[in-house]
Order: sequence, then C-alpha cells, then structure tokens
Amino acid sequence: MDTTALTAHLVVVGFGKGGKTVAHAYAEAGERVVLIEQSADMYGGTCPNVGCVPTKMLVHYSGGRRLADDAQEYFAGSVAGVRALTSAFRAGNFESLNGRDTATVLTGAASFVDPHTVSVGDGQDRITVTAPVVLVNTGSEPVVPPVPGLTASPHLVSSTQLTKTTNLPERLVVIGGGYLGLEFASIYQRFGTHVTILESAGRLLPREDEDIAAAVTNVLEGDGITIITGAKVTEVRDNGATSTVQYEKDGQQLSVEAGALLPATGRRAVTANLRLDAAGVLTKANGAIEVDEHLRTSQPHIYALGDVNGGEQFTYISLDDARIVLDDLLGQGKRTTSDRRAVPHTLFTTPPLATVGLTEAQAREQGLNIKVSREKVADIVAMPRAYAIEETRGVMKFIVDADTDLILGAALLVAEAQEVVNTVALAMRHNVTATELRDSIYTHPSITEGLNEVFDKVVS
Ligand SMILES: Cc1cc2nc3c(=O)[nH]c(=O)nc-3n(C[C@H](O)[C@H](O)[C@H](O)COP(=O)(O)OP(=O)(O)OC[C@H]3O[C@@H](n4cnc5c(N)ncnc54)[C@H](O)[C@@H]3O)c2cc1C
Ligand SMILES: NC(=O)c1ccc[n+]([C@@H]2O[C@H](COP(=O)([O-])OP(=O)(O)OC[C@H]3O[C@@H](n4cnc5c(N)ncnc54)[C@H](O)[C@@H]3O)[C@@H](O)[C@H]2O)c1
Repeated sequence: MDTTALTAHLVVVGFGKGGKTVAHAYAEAGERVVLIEQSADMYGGTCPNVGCVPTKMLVHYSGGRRLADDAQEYFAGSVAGVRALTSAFRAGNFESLNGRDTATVLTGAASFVDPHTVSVGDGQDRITVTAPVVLVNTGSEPVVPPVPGLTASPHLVSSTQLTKTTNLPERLVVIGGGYLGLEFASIYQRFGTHVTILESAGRLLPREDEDIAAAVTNVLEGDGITIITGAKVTEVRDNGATSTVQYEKDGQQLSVEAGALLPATGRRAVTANLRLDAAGVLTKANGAIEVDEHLRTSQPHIYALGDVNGGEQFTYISLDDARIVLDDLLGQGKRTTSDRRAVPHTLFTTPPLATVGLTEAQAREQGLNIKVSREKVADIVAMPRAYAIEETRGVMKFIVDADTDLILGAALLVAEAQEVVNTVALAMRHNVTATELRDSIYTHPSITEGLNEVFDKVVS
C-alpha cells in the first residue's frame, strides 16, 4: 500500500477556532504545521460556515423585511447573501493557512494510528502525519432526542440545513428552547414562518432568573411565536406534506403540524470516529475528551480544544482554549481554564439577551448580601438610543454586592446587548464598582449609557 508519510511539528485535527489559532501561531514561528479538516465545506469550522456567522447574518436580514416584501423571495435573497459571505470566509480561512510556507491543509476525516500519528484517506490516497504535538479540535454535533418517528421524519431539519435552505417553511416546530432553538425560532418567525417551540422544562431559559425568562418569553410571543413549555414530545408521524408532532402537557395528549422540524436539545462532542483508543486518549461518559486545566488529555502531548473537550460551547471559549494551549506549548504554562472570570454570553434573539456572572437566584442561594437594580428599556430616560432605533423592548438588570459595590452579574435584554455586556464583564474582571460604572462617561446616544441610570433603580 502506498501511504504518504508526512512529519510536522504540529498536527491539528479539525478546523475549529482554537486549532486554527494555534496552527497560525506555529506556522508564524516557522514550525511545520498540518491541519486536517474532514469537509471542504467546513474550512474555518462551525462558526463561520454553519454556526455564529450565518445565524447572525440571518438575524440581521430577518429584521430588514418590509411588509411589501414577498416572504419567500426575501428569504431566498437573504440566504444567498449568507452563502456569499460564508464562502468568502471559507476561502479566506483555507488560503490564510494553506498559503503559508510552513502550513498544509489536508481534506478528509482523520483518525489516530498511534499517539503521535494520525491518518487521512484510504488506499493510495492515504496520508499519515506524525508530530510531537497533536491537537484535537473536532467540535460538536446535534443530539437528536429518541422520539419515535423523529429520525425517520422527512421533515427533520438540522441547524445547518436551516442556514442553507432557500425554501422558507410555512410551519417550523423547534424541539428545545435553548440558545440554538430560540435563535432559529426568532429568525424564522421574523422571516414569516409560523414557529412553535416545544420545551420540556417548565419555562424557557431555566438557568436565568424568572423575570428575565419571562421578559424573553414576552418578546418572542409578541413576535407571534407559540411557546409550549413542560412539553414532552412523544411521537412524530409523517403525513406527506407535513409531520404531526405529538406531545404531552399536563397529562393531555396534544399535537402540532410541522413542515420543518428542528431538534435543538443540545450538542455533543465529535469523537466517535477518531480512534482515540489507538492514541490512549480517554473520554468522559458523554463522549467529550477528558482534559486537565491546561487542556492536556490523558496523553500530555495531545490537547483537546473547543466543544470536543466538553467545556462551554462558544467560539470565544475555543479561542481562549487556544491561548491556554499556546501558553503551555510556547509560553510559560501558567494560563489555565480556571483563570476565566466573568465570561459573557449572548442569545441572539431580537433584541438579544446578554448575560454575565451570577443571576439573582444564584446570588441569593449563595447567601450574598445583594442589591438588585432593574429597569425596563422603555423607561430608561437616559438611553434615547432605544427609541431612536425603534427597539424599546426588554429590560436591564444588575446584581451588585451590597457590601463591596462590586458587580456580581447582569442580564441585559436590549438592542446591542452583545456589545454592552463586554464593558460590564471587563468591569467585573477588573473590580470596577457599580458606582464607577454608573458615573462613567459614555458616548451618546448609545445603549451603554443606560448604565448611567439603571444602577440607581434599586428594586430589592
Ligand atoms: C447554529 C449555531 C449557532 C451558534 N452561534 C454561536 C454564536 O453566536 N456565538 C458563539 O460564540 N458560539 C455559537 N455557536 C457555538 C460555536 O459555533 C461553537 O462553540 C464553536 O464553533 C466550536 O468551535 P470548535 O473550535 O470546537 O470547533 P468547530 O468550529 O466545530 O470545528 C470542528 C471541525 O472539525 C471537523 N472535524 C470533525 N471531525 C473530524 C475528523 N475526524 N477529521 C477532520 N476534521 C474533523 C469538522 O468538520 C469541523 O469543521 C453556535 C453553534 C451553532 C451550531
Ligand atoms: N449565541 C450563541 O452563543 C449560541 C447560539 C446557538 C448555539 N450555541 C451553543 O450551542 C449549544 C447547543 O445549543 P442548544 O440550544 O441545542 O442546547 P442548549 O443546551 O442550550 O438547550 C437545549 C434546550 O432543549 C431542552 N430540551 C432538552 N431535551 C428536550 C426534549 N426532549 N424536548 C424538549 N426540550 C428539550 C432543554 O431544556 C434546553 O432548554 C448551546 O448551549 C451554546 O453553547 C451558542
């Protein structure tokens, strides 16, 4: 068998954010790098191809639809815009790495041969790459719940398909009201689809405070989305043009029709075909790769970055994983996952919900002496930007330590929250007090200047 055997200083399996960041740093330093990506449609990984970027562009387009626009035509035009951007980003990701003298991108599914060698391709096309350092950055994939008839349903769609289809479904049923489910629900409803969310928990966003979850629910229901919580999906039946989704709620058997059916009940690490056993790399019960706080696996020269290591599933966490791995490999080995403080999150509904730190409920459970400030966006006099951009829905809430005046947490359901939360998170990381944040100078008119007012609206 003719196998091409390559050697490198670093081999990266999967073109995710963390792996490509380390790959660039190695290549820049003159070290030989081979990165292996299984699909030519995925150079750059999930985020720019089928995750963050296309969904956020769809959020943007969905807000631009005018009443006079034909919904189907407008949607198809929007998806064309998304495709143009994602293919430009994909090409850029490939070229910027493969175009370096010291880096090569191989296309094909990789698996381990031994702890230092991975292989890609079959027969005469088989290539092995041997390196002293190996990174696994293979991401995550959706979990489809074991509901009879769901997997076989011709109306089953994935989030990837919903970023690429040009066919706007009349009725979309989303199973699961987490980040992914709520974003697609919000996007598609605004494009003109009738959306129903079936969430098994008693309310949306069970990790957030009740008042915040209720505010998000109000916004989504106000846009026309049907939200059914406490719903146990029991069966999916194909009816030709649609599927009937049966569910149980409060002891009653109910159903809803779906032209498209999106399971959004979580994502699990992609490890199944990697032959981790050949490398002696251990996984946890949920399939994620076991890592220490330097992201070393059970084989210290093999690192796992991003969703595959079972940490929080966000692009900026994968990027921070790269900082830790680079520090371990080329720096002082001081940076670890436990250095992370005040990591913000944004759910890109319209308006978005950005959160950081503790919720009110968590702070009370910990017995902290807190002050809670909260104000509806429409009532924040010092923030006319909400009126200027005609998005006055939402609420801004802060949890402050009453003894130290330090900010413990925030939940910002407001236009541009994904930007404002970064200022709050930075303040939290550097012990800037609530009073200092309240009394800072901000540009006008901006959403950030809401901070001048909201800290004074103490509700408890
Ligand atoms: C619809 C959606 C929207 C999202 N929106 C956001 C958002 O707004 N903000 C945010 O921060 N996060 C968002 N996320 C989460 C974010 O996309 C992920 O957390 C992030 O992309 C994970 O990156 P990663 O580095 O783990 O790897 P990924 O970017 O997932 O890359 C892994 C790569 O490995 C490849 N691969 C897998 N197996 C093999 C193999 N055996 N051989 C070779 N290659 C392989 C895959 O094809 C893939 O390209 C979203 C996710 C989805 C699905
Ligand atoms: N804006 C962003 O940053 C963004 C956007 C999309 C996805 N993501 C990432 O992708 C991850 C995966 O997203 P996700 O929404 O699939 O997972 P998730 O864990 O965020 O939410 C899953 C939801 O499904 C519900 N659920 C579980 N089983 C169910 C069932 N059988 N029937 C009905 N409901 C059920 C859960 O109660 C939960 O509300 C997110 O956690 C996030 O890390 C991030």
